[in-house]
Amino acid sequence: MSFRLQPAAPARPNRCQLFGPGSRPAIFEKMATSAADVINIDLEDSVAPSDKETARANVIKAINEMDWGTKYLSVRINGLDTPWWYRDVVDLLEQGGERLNQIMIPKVGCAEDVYAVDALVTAIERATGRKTPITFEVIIESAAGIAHVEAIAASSPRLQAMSLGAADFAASMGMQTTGIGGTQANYYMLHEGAKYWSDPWHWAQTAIVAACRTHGILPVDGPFGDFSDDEGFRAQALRSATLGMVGKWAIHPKQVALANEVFTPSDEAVAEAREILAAMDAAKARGEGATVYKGRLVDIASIKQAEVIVRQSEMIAR
Ligand SMILES: CC(=O)SCCNC(=O)CCNC(=O)[C@H](O)C(C)(C)COP(=O)(O)OP(=O)(O)OC[C@H]1O[C@@H](n2cnc3c(N)ncnc32)[C@H](O)[C@@H]1OP(=O)(O)O
Ligand SMILES: O=CC(=O)O
Ligand SMILES: [Mg+2]
Repeated sequence: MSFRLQPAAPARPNRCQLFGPGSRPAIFEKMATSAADVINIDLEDSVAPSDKETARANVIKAINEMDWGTKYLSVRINGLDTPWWYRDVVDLLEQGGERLNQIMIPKVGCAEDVYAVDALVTAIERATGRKTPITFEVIIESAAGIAHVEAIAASSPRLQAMSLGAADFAASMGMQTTGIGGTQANYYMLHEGAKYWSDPWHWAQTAIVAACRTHGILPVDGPFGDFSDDEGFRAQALRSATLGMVGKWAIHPKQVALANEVFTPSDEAVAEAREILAAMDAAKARGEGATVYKGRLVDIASIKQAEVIVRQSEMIAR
């Protein structure tokens, strides 16, 4: 470990972030009673320009009047290149009250984007006497965003989560696809006549995970557009979980259970992690730093690996 210790990410479950357009208040109740850990009501790309003001008013009313239970409640504001974002922030902070936990900032391209929103939010919080600081999540979904990902991760103490937005990311990178996440048919290696598919999101995901883990932020996988393809969603989510991401968006309610399933460590995985910890306790008592568990090496690094799984499961059970 470096002399500078790796900070822990916020200890709250973030297995599934359920999205819904702010212009569709009829689904808010269904979002609130879903099994998602985080609710993202959207003012950005799922809301038509002509509906922006109405959607903002719907969302503020719903924050104040609906029972959101224990959900971590987040609203995605419009991008900093639009005329809507400042009014989103001002109205949400002045009229949304303490129940709103988080603002999601889309299309962040540099640390200064976060700084700008932070400055505005801070002024409003001081003026209104808000008790609990609003937190931020950002979406990395552009070439600039991924190029500056580490500086963005370090940009504000309000920052708690960072997602990969596969749709805008693909567009910004000039990728030849209209699919939102998942396997891309043309991204394969050819060996002796057989095709081996590779993962075009892998690099961006690992860059996000590394930046997030360096700065104590939750790394999250974004949308999977084909909500008819459960197995495709599961495969994408399993890859993300294996890389260190803590959760995934649901853009349809049927994806919530899939995300929760993948990002909740299984009973078998938790039992094995606990057995590894016990094996290492026994090894330590014998004065050994390494031992054998089920025919394979486990050592002091294995304790940290096992603790990741045990900590996740304990946090979710809380
Ligand atoms: C690239 C990005 O930026 S992704 C993030 C932004 N995008 C979004 O927020 C889109 C979120 N999703 C949606 O708007 C919708 O799910 C759509 C448009 C994809 C599909 O909507 P529908 O055609 O109504 O879907 P469908 O008919 O399958 O809905 C089934 C049920 O789930 C409800 N439902 C649909 N979407 C949602 C949702 N996001 N949250 C909660 N409930 C929902 C419907 O009201 C319906 O309820 P009912 O059975 O009681 O009538
Ligand atoms: O906002 C999300 C995306 O995929 O774009
Ligand atoms: Mg986007």
